[in-house]
Amino acid sequence: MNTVTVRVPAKVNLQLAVGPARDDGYHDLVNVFHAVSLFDEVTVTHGAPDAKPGSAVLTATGDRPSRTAGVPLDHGNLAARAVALLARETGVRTGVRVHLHKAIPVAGGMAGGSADAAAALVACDALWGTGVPTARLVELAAELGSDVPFPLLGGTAVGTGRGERLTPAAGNGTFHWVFALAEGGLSTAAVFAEYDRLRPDAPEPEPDRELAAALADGDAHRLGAALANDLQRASFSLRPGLAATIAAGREAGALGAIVSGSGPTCAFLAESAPRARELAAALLESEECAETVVAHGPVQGAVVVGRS
Ligand SMILES: C[C@](O)(CO)[C@H](O)COP(=O)(O)OP(=O)(O)OC[C@H]1O[C@@H](n2ccc(N)nc2=O)[C@H](O)[C@@H]1O
Ligand SMILES: Nc1ncnc2c1ncn2[C@@H]1O[C@H](COP(=O)(O)OP(=O)(O)OP(=O)(O)O)[C@@H](O)[C@H]1O
Repeated sequence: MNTVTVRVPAKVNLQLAVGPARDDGYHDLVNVFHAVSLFDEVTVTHGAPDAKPGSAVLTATGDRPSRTAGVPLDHGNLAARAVALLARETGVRTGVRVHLHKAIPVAGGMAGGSADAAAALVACDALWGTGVPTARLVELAAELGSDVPFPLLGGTAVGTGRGERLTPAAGNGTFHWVFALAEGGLSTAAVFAEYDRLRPDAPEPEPDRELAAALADGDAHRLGAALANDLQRASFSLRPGLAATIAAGREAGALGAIVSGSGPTCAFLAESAPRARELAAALLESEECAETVVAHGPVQGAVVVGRS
C-alpha cells in the first residue's frame, strides 16, 4: 500500500460548561461534542526512506481559499505533530507526505486542526500497518490537544477533564444544522483568557440532564432550547458582530443558536433539512454572515475512505 486517505468530521459543542482556570492554565469542562457532516480529508503517502524519522512534508488545498489561510505547512501543523508522535510511538523511521484537503473553517471553533491530527494518526497507522489499538490512539490524541480525541470517535460524546476524557452519549435520530462562518478566526487561548476575565468566579462545570434527555429522545425542539456555551460571552466580547448573527438566526426561526466552541462560527439547529436550507438563505441576507454551510449530525469519526 502506498497511499491512505482518511475522512474526518468537524464538531460543534452542544454544551460547553467551563470551570475556573486550573493551575496548569487549562479549564475543567463538561463538553458535549457532536460530529457533523463537514469533512476534511487527509491523504498520506510514503516519503523518502532516508527522510528524518517521522518527518512530514505537507501540502494543503481547500474547498475555498479561506480554508487554507493561516494553516502552517511545517512542524507547527497539528497533522505533522501527529505523524511525528505516532512514528516515535511505533518506531517507524521513514518520512511521509501528507496532503490536507480542508472544508472545515480555520480557527473557526469547529476543531479543524484537531480533526486533521486525528485523521493523520489513523492514516499513518494504516499506511505503516502498525495496528495501534484505538484506546492508545485516543491517548496519543490527547497529548496533541484537548479536541483531538473526539474526531477519532465521532457521534456524540461527553468530554470531561480538559475535554479529552470521552464517554459516548446516548442519542437518537439526526439533527440538521446551519453554520454561519465568519471572516477570519478566533484564538482558542484568547477566548479562554477573556472568559477568565469576564468570569473570575466560574463554578465547577455540571452536565445538563435536560440536554442529555433531548439527545436521547432525538427531540430537536428540546435540544435547541438546551444548547449552551459558557464561552459565548467571551467570543462576543472579542467579536461583537457575532451577537447580530445569533439574533438573525433566531429571528429566521432556528430552534437553537449558539457560538460553536471558541467561535467565531455560529451554529443553528433547524427542524428538518429543508428548513436548514431556508435558514441558511435567510442568514446570508444578514450583514454579518459571509458564508453558510448546511450539515447534519451525528456522523461517524475518522474513517479510511481510500487505499492504493
Ligand atoms: C473550545 C474547545 O474547542 C471546545 O471543544 C476546546 O476546549 C479547545 O480545545 P483545543 O483547541 O484542542 O485546545 P488545546 O490545544 O488543548 O489548548 C489550547 C488552549 O486553549 C485553552 N484551553 C483549552 C482546553 C481547556 N479545557 N482549557 C483551556 O483553557 C488553553 O489556553 C490552551 O493553551
Ligand atoms: N491542520 C491544521 N488546520 C488548521 N489550522 C491548523 C492546523 N494545524 C495547525 N493549525 C493552526 O491552529 C490554529 C487553530 O486552528 P483550528 O482550525 O484547529 O482552530 P479551531 O477550529 O478554532 O480549534 P478548536 O475548535 O479545537 O479550538 C490555526 O489558526 C493554525 O494556525
